[in-house]
Amino acid sequence: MGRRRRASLSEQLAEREPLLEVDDVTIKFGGVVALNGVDFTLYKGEILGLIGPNGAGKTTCFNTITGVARPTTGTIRFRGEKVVGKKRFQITRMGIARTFQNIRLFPEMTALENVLVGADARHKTSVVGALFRLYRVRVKPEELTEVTATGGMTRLAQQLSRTGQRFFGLSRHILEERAARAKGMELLQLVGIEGRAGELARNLAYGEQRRLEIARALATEPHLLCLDEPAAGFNPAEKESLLALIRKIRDTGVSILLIEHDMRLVMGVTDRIVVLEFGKKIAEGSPSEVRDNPAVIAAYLGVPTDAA
Ligand SMILES: Nc1ncnc2c1ncn2[C@@H]1O[C@H](COP(=O)(O)OP(=O)(O)OP(=O)(O)O)[C@@H](O)[C@H]1O
Repeated sequence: MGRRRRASLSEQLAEREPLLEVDDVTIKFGGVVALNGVDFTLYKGEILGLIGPNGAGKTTCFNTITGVARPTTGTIRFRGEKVVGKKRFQITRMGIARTFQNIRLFPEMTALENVLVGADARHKTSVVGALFRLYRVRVKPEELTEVTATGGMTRLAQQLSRTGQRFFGLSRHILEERAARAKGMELLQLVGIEGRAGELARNLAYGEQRRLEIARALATEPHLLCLDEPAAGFNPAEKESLLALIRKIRDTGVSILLIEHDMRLVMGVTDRIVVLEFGKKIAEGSPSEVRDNPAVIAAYLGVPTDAA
C-alpha cells in the first residue's frame, strides 16, 4: 500500500475558506507610499502575523482593513464582501474588530461598561443610546438601575409608555442590556479580569487595560480580531499568558491578524506570517520559512538583500 503524500502548505491553504482578502492595496499620504501593492489572504481559523520594521506599513494596513484609512487603489474583501468604502461601524458589523497600539479605553467607565460599549455595536437598540434617551427624559441613574434590576413597570417605564415607541424600545433595550452584561462578564472572564469588572478602567493595571481592550473588541462578536502590538510593554510572563489568551480566542472560532514586534511571540503563536518593508510585502509563509528568508533577515538587520 502506497504512503499518502502530505499536502504542501499551498495545497492545504487552497482547501481553506478565505476570510480576509487584501488585493493589490496601495495607499499614499502625499509623497509617502505607506502600502505598495500589498496582497495577502487570511483564512478562516488562522492566526496570521503581520510583521516588519518600524514604518513598514503594518498599522496603515490595519487602518485600511478597518475603514480608518481608504486605500488609494486596490480591494479588500471580507467573507466575500467589499470592505473599501464602508464606514467603520459597518465594518465592525461585518465582523472585524481591532485593538490599538495605544490603549483607547473610556477611563471613567468601569471595565464592564467599556465592554458594553463594544457590545453596543451589535445591538438593535443601543445601550449607550438608550442611556442618553433616558437622561433626556430626566431619569435618575438609580431609577435606571431599578428598571434594569427588576424588569418591572416602574414610574419610569410608565412615563416612557406615554410614547409607545419609546416604551417598546426600552423593553427591548432592557433585555438586550441584561444579555450584554452577562456576555460582558463572560468576556472579562475569558481575558482573565472578571474580578475587576466594577473598577474604573483608569484604575486598572496596564496589563489589565490591554486585556480589557481585547474583551471590548470581542464584545462586537467579530469573525476577525486585529491585534495591534498587544504585548507592547509586557514582561516575559505577561507575554506568555497573552500567547495562551490569543490561542484561546482562536479556539472560540475567532480568526486573528496580529501585529507584533516580539519575534518569539509571533513565531510561537502564528500559523503564517506576512512581512512588510517600506510598504511592500517582502515575504509570506510559515514561521520557519519567514525566519530563514534572507530578505526578512536583511530587513531586520538593516542591510541590503544582496548583502545578506
Ligand atoms: N496619516 C498619515 N500621514 C502621513 N504619513 C503616514 C500616515 N500614516 C502613516 N504614515 C506613514 O506611512 C508609513 C507606514 O506607517 P505605519 O504606522 O503604518 O508603519 P508601522 O509598520 O505600523 O510602524 P510601527 O511599527 O513603527 O508602528 C510611515 O512612513 C508613516 O510615517
